[in-house]
Amino acid sequence: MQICIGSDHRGVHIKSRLIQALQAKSFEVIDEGTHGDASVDYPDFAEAVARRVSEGKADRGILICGTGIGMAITANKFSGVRAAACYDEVMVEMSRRHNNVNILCLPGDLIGERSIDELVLMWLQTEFDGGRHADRIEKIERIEKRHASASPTEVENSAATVDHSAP
Ligand SMILES: O=C(CO)[C@H](O)[C@H](O)[C@H](O)COP(=O)(O)O
Repeated sequence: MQICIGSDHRGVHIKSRLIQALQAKSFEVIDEGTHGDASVDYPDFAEAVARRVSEGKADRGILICGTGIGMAITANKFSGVRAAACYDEVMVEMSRRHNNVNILCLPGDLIGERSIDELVLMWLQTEFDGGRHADRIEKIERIEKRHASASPTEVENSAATVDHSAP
């Protein structure tokens, strides 16, 4: 499994440690930066990681900033990306089992380095449940396609015609 990882300045030290921990477990890791303590903008690093995952150039992505929120907002702009900010074991487990999350966004300010290592390994080792959850993700993908190039009017009209009872 190839993992692409990025952070802003608030997650750079955790990223360094996490890369070492993942490589020690034989994961292939691509480091998209940042690489120093200088203040940077999280959208730039979320874009680099999300583009790789969206284009199939990495199997999973990990993004670390102060809260994980802005990284998730940015990463979810990319087709095929399902990014979530997760803060504890329950969120990490369910992000994989029910949402098939492929980019994990972590709060460098809110949880310690050791906890993040454990959360990331849990995330990497938890399978997607599929079934009804796959049906729901297919709905998300259909919404994504409908909204990809539609004009606001077209979007409004398409929403009005969608049969929500359809599987
Ligand atoms: O809120 C954030 C985006 O999700 C992150 O916590 C950023 O790391 C934070 O906004 C950076 O703030 P700073 O005051 O420029 O360090």
